[in-house]
Amino acid sequence: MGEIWGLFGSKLASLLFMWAMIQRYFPHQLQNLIYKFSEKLANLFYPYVEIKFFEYTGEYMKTNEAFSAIENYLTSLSSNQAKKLKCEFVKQSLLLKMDEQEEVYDEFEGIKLTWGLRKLIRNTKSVSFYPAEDKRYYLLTFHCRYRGVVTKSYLNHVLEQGKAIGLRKRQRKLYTNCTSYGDCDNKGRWSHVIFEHPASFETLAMDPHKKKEIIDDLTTFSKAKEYYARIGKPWKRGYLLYGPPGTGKSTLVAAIANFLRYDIYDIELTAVQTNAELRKLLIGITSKSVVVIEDIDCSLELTGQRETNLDSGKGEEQNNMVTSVKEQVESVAAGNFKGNRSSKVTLSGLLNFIDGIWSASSGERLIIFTTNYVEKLDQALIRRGRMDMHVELSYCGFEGFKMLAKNYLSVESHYLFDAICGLLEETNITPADVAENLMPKVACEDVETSLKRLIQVLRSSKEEARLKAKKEEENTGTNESNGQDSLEDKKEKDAKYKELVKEH
Ligand SMILES: Nc1ncnc2c1ncn2[C@@H]1O[C@H](COP(=O)(O)OP(=O)(O)OP(=O)(O)O)[C@@H](O)[C@H]1O
Repeated sequence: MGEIWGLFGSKLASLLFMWAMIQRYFPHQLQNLIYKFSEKLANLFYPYVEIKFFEYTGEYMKTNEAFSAIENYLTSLSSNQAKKLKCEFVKQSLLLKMDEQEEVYDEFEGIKLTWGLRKLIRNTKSVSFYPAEDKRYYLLTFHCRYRGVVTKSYLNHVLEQGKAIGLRKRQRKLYTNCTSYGDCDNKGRWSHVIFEHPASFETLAMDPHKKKEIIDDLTTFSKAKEYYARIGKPWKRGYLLYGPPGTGKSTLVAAIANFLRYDIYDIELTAVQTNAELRKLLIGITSKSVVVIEDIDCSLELTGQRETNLDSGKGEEQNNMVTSVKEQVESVAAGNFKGNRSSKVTLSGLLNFIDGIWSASSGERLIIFTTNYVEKLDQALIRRGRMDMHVELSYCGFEGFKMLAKNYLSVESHYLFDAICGLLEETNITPADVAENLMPKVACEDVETSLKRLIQVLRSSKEEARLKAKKEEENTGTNESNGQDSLEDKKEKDAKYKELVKEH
């Protein structure tokens, strides 16, 4: 045995020596020939192709979408075949993934393929700024004879299936930006929680026609990738939701995000202090997301400059030319956003800034502004093309009430509905107030008690409104009569004056 090892060692040393000589003294063409020949020889002994899919790629170590898709695709194979597994808790269920150094087998059109999860052995001398897991990769091994089928069909099949599984099990997130002023380590970064709001269009109390219009618009938008690419615009749509407090603006935002299965980015603009911070936040917004700026009229004092310009007869495009978008945003960033009347920034400027940043990325995004005072907003914002859909959320009507009664009390008709219908026509009450009164106040409260409580509230509110109107009428009457007194006084004075003139 010793002799065999000795012979093998000396042959290997001779081969290595010959290879070194070839590399040093032989021309490149000859080297290539030898390399090809040796590769063919190696293929005879190991005729397999290996493909690596790293978890992070590129200079900035971006997550490799192929890695995530493969991970999803292999989930069921892993739970059936792998001996070492990792477990995660996703969407109230357990998700099993194969552990490192494990292998699973797949079959596609009669071809046998092996998937393994590997980790590169790290060079202890080199310093890495990325977590240990960034060196993980999936290794796909198959016979070289199937190279064509694997690279053309199998890999597409894996990526498509993996993406579809990913979408199904995706946990959506609600992102918010750092809202502490002064020193905050997370400035310009998003922090998130899992988004699990139960709102949906089914539970939203709203005019059914308006609801259908929104659903149709969202569906069209979500399928319009090619259309936006063709017209050369970022795949983005703007929604303006307005109406009194408690009419369901935030609920509609949640219902939209749930309908499209998008993440939500809730931007607190008053907490953004520099232009760089705003840019960083906007760049960090991923595709398939709803970007929300709530109470836009309170977030930024953006109307001042715009109003002046509009009043003085200058068009909005002209105004945009005076200060570039970048200047506008920088000027806001330089000052305190809130109450900075001298700021040159306009909402349209902010929207253009967003457009500029997003035009460089391909994903779809919805931007939603909410306000209680639509009349306070800049005309440029109101114009279509910037905020494509304007949705007014108003006081509760009978259709809205029926929806809430169905959700909260599980009733679709009741003898008290007629009375409620009549009262709703005569009173302004928000869906939030209706919902509050329909909620049982004690355990096992029956439907009738809840509806009667609502009727009581509607009657009180109607009476309050009547008294208020009466008071206002009286005040107007007093003012008018005050006005008349002074007119009579004036007449009396005039008469006296004329008498005096006559006397003289
Ligand atoms: N249209 C609606 N349909 C169903 N529920 C509603 C509706 N409007 C309000 N509600 C209920 O009232 C609560 C408050 O509503 P929401 O926060 O959406 O109102 P809002 O218009 O955003 O108010 P604000 O302007 O004060 O932010 C919600 O949690 C929801 O339960």
